[in-house]
Amino acid sequence: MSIEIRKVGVIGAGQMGGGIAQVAAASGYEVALNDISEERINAGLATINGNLARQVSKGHLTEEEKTLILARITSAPTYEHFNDADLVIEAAVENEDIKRKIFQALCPALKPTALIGTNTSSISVTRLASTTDRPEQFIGIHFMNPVPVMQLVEVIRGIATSEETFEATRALVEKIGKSLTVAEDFPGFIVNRILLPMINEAIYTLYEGVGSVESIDTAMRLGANHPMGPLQLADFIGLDTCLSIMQVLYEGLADSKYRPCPLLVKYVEAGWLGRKTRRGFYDYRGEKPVPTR
Ligand SMILES: CC(=O)CC(=O)SCCNC(=O)CCNC(=O)[C@H](O)C(C)(C)COP(=O)(O)OP(=O)(O)OC[C@H]1O[C@@H](n2cnc3c(N)ncnc32)[C@H](O)[C@@H]1OP(=O)(O)O
Ligand SMILES: NC(=O)C1=CN([C@@H]2O[C@H](COP(=O)(O)OP(=O)(O)OC[C@H]3O[C@@H](n4cnc5c(N)ncnc54)[C@H](OP(=O)(O)O)[C@@H]3O)[C@@H](O)[C@H]2O)C=CC1
Repeated sequence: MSIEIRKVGVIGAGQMGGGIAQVAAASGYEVALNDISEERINAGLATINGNLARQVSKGHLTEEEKTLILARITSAPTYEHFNDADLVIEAAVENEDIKRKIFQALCPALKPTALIGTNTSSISVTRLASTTDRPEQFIGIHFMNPVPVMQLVEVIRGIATSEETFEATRALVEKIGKSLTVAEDFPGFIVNRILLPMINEAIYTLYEGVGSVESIDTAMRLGANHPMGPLQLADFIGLDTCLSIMQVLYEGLADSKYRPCPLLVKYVEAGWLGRKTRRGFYDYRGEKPVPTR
């Protein structure tokens, strides 16, 4: 039996949740956006508005299309607003305890047929699914940042994920105009199993004094043709998220090669989380980013 998705709930209105809400609404889905406070939801909606306005100013979208897209996104301060959702995608912080609590509170508010997706970057989909009342209807739907721009969605089945859930997810990814890759449910899946150790190594390179922030980023931008240097990318992803992913790799694979760099830990402890707090490996508080080392 095929499952048709019309309304999508999104939990977490940060950079990923906001991006997912935007692309889903732009593809014709009704979207309900949740976060821990109305203030956070409104900040997410304001970012979406700004992104769409930029597309209008570049001539990629008309003012009328922008209005239609925004009208499809409603604010969902409580999970009761998800009672008619066909799929809810969780995109809250990369913290397993928080995600477990979200799923426990979410399930009673959903209709029995609703699917649950998680945008986790690294955490076991099978383990997260086991905290719900519907592991067969649970799946990893891992969008890349920035969501409106990046082509890939990594899809991860948990041990119990049904074929119907997978096919409904595939149809959604295709309708949104993205490409899908399938990863097995191991720590960090494919993208972050490869990308995050590279970023962590760049931070070790900085920590050991092999290069400055600028020289490391220039080396990888011009020497390996990466669109962003690894430290610039770490700031873009969020240093808290980078550290959480490295911890999941380190603990889940029990190999010292995944040890998070102590300098990454220090930045997170300082609350220097990258662009979202306006300070990380670069200081973004002035006119242009200035390296902090
Ligand atoms: C951690 C995880 O779990 C997984 C991950 O996501 S890892 C991170 C994966 N992402 C990356 O590696 C991103 C690497 N960086 C890049 O690809 C590029 O630097 C970039 C696409 C972000 C920006 O590209 P750029 O050429 O420097 O910038 P720019 O020309 O200003 O932007 C290109 C387009 O992207 C859009 N864009 C840029 N940043 C954006 C953002 N944050 N949100 C929405 N749109 C954005 C611009 O509006 C522009 O759109 P148009 O083509 O419609 O005009
Ligand atoms: N950043 C990236 O490049 C990528 C991240 N991801 C994954 O996406 C998820 C979100 O990351 P990202 O958007 O970057 O993070 P952000 O920090 O930008 O956003 C997370 C949002 O979730 C909110 N939040 C925290 N707890 C709850 C809760 N209980 N209920 C609802 N909302 C909550 C946060 O509020 P507050 O700030 O108040 O805590 C914040 O607004 C993570 O699992 C991450 O690993 C996946 C792909 C790429």
